[in-house]
Amino acid sequence: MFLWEAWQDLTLIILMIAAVASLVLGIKTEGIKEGWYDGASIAFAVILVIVVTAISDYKQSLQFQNLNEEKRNIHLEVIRGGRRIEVSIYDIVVGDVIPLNIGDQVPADGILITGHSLAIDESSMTGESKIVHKNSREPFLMSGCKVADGSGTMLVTGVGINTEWGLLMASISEDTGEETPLQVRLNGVATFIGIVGLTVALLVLIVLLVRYFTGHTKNFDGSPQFKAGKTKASTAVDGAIKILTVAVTIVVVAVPEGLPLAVTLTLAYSMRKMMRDKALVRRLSACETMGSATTICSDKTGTLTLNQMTIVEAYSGGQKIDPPDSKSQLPPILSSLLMEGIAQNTTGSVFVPEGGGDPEISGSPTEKAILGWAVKLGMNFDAVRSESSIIHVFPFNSEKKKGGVALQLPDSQVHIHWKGAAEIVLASCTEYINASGKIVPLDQDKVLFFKKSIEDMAASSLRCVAIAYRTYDMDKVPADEQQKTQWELPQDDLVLLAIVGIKDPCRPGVRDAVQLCKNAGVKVRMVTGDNPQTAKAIALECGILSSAEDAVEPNVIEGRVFRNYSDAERVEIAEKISVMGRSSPNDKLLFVQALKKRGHVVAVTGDGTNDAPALHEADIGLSMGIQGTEVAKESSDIIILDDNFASVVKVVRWGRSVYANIQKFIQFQLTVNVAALIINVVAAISSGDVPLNAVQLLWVNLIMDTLGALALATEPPTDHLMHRPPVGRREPLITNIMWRNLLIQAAYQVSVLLVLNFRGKSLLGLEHETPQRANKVKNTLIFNAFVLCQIFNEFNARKPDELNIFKGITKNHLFVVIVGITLVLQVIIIEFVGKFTSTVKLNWKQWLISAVIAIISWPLAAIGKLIPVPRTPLHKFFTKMFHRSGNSPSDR
Ligand SMILES: Nc1ncnc2c1ncn2[C@@H]1O[C@H](COP(=O)(O)OP(=O)(O)OP(=O)(O)O)[C@@H](O)[C@H]1O
Ligand SMILES: [Ca+2]
Repeated sequence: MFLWEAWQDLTLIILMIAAVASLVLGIKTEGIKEGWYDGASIAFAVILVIVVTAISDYKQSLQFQNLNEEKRNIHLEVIRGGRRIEVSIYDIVVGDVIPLNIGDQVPADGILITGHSLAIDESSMTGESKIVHKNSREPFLMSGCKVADGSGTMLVTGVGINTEWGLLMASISEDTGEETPLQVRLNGVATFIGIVGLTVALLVLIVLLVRYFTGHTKNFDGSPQFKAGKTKASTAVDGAIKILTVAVTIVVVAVPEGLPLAVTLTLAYSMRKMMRDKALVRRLSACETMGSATTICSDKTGTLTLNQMTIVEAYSGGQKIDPPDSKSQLPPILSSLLMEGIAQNTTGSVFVPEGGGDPEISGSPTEKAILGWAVKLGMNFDAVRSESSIIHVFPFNSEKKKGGVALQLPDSQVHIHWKGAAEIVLASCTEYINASGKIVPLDQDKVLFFKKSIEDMAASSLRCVAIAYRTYDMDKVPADEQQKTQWELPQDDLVLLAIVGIKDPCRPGVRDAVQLCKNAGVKVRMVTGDNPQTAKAIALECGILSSAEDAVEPNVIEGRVFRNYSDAERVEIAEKISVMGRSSPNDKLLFVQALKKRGHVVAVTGDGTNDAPALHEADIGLSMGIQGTEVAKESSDIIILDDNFASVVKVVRWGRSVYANIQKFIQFQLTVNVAALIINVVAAISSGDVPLNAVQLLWVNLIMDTLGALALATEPPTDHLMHRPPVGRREPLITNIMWRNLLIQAAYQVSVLLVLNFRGKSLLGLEHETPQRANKVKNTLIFNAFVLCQIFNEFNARKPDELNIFKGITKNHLFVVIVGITLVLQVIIIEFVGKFTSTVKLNWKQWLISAVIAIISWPLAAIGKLIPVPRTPLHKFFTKMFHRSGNSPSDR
């Protein structure tokens, strides 16, 4: 890599030396007034190339810096004046109280105020992956560490540079110089082109030198330019330098320095635009990988649904409560136990503003729904919470799908409350409280009744949560702090208090997004922690399952069933699975692995802390900006800021556009490369002179490299991109379609220009001019036609496989501006500053000829697109042919 960069500089350095030499010699032979043009124009062109490249590099790095800052700007909840508000991590001040939950990042230095089984992963600070338990004896929290388990609140004592983390961050700077797979592949292409260019340049150099020194290079009067012994040494050196300059210029043309630029440009451009589409790119390469994704495994809650939950059905006291918030249907004892469970067994909170007003409920959407329901039933959050004290907490996690709390009541009674996935909690219940407030055994009929209610609610896409409790002996509660942290809350013989159905409507627009994926050949799968029935109902609603007939095993599968298959069986059925319900985060990981083994490029969305392994394993991990924990975000490649599935699909679109833009640029650049090289080589070998001189080639180089990258790299994505199958893992960068377009254009340009080169004088009616002028006019015309060809071909490059090359052109302002500028500069070069480029003014007829030559490339490209090409990549054909001929002896 370094060599490559150095080498690029080397060519420019040689050119600079050539410029100086040519300046000195020019002034010496032709006098100060006339002789400086050649050298000065080369020098100017080189400087222009360097400056333009440097400016665009600089601008790109600035943009990445902005995005990096955005990446660190975390939003979180703080408690100020008893009320929870959301602030940016930069706005935390000393004295703030911050709630900590599993998966959070400790945002500042501070001390623990309250906490339950709070465990902190301090590996980011200390380097060792050790989980440290925090309690009143060890209350110090360092910013930058992750909450591995439990929950609590902390008081901020230090922020920013005054924290341990801030000190650490100040001493190391982040490394952003990572290369994406596309860039690696491009480097391969670039090196190849460079080597070809170098060979060609060497060839031209040798041929021209030999011809020159053997006296085969003629002046216009027919006398040889070099006669051994007669020509002055300085003239000879001058001639040799001119030849060397041409050779070096060919190398400059061949070196595709625009390629890396094009990549950074498209990536930076896409990243910026993706921000607007609510996707924050954490790892650059994810952009392009997303374009080749063949399947997306999406969460349900919050991604496909709105995450605005309300309780719409409730069963309690052995019957349905209708409407769900009618207080009068609950016996008082049941009601108070329910309130106790809801208020204490939660990570959310209710804030009642002083002087009235609606209570503000915060917490996760599920918690909010349940707390909201209890408030409607008449719960006074603060009062209930002060009635009992918490002994121990088992926080909710997606593995167990339930959470519990042990409470000590004033009369030394112990209550253990559980809340979690309905059928799981119901399975641990042996009793329930009936309509008259009595605890009665849960008989067969009642179990069936509750199971049936859960199924009914799930079938109408409700999320079911059950709430249960039991009493416990104070004596059996571990007394010692240390033992208490290890205490497993008893979770059997529960008394069922209530089962609620929570409605979480489908996001509007998700159906369309899923359809879009289907058209684009990307299969959408749902992996959810929710009940399979609920999952199925939502999947049908948003089009992941197309009909009820589809909704059978193994299309819809339970996580437990999938988990119990063998590795091979899992790979076998993974393809068919559209919906996985009641899955644990580990099932998600197994699913991703199975899909990857099947050759899929897998995108996975996740929000929870234990989604991290799956996010990591996936080709592209997408985390959720709102619901996602810090840990999930850190394991992801892209953060979906609005948690919306539709935004995930937009990322696919952008990814494809990155890939397509690079391909467009490569096609454009290779055409110029191939044409320029062939023209110069053929001309050099046959006549000893090149029609395109150094300064002209440098201008062509600028058009095709820097300007070309600018014009083509920022094409916005089109719907066309979403109507073809994904490229997957192994499609070559230069497809057969590109080869076809490229070869047609290059062949056309080469043949027309070579005809002009050899027959131009008679074709253009220049016989009566002096040979010197005739030659200059001819070469100017070739140069002009060549440049115009590139400008027109730039339009062709926009649409490699569509007939209408102008579609959406008005949306790409940069393209129009760049093409416009190129055209104006070309006119200026030909008409006004010909001295520098060794060109002459052209009359309108000659302009017309150039324009006609160039414009023919449009119909030509259109005709070319009608030629069908095989889908098998070209190089595979060759390897196959080679294989066949290589194998034939043994075949016989
Ligand atoms: N805070 C909570 N307290 C008690 N039970 C909960 C809570 N949150 C969710 N549940 C129950 O646990 C089940 C599974 O939750 P889990 O977190 O595994 O999935 P999810 O993240 O909600 O869904 P998805 O994976 O689609 O995002 C839910 O269906 C619900 O019944
Ligand atoms: Ca989840």
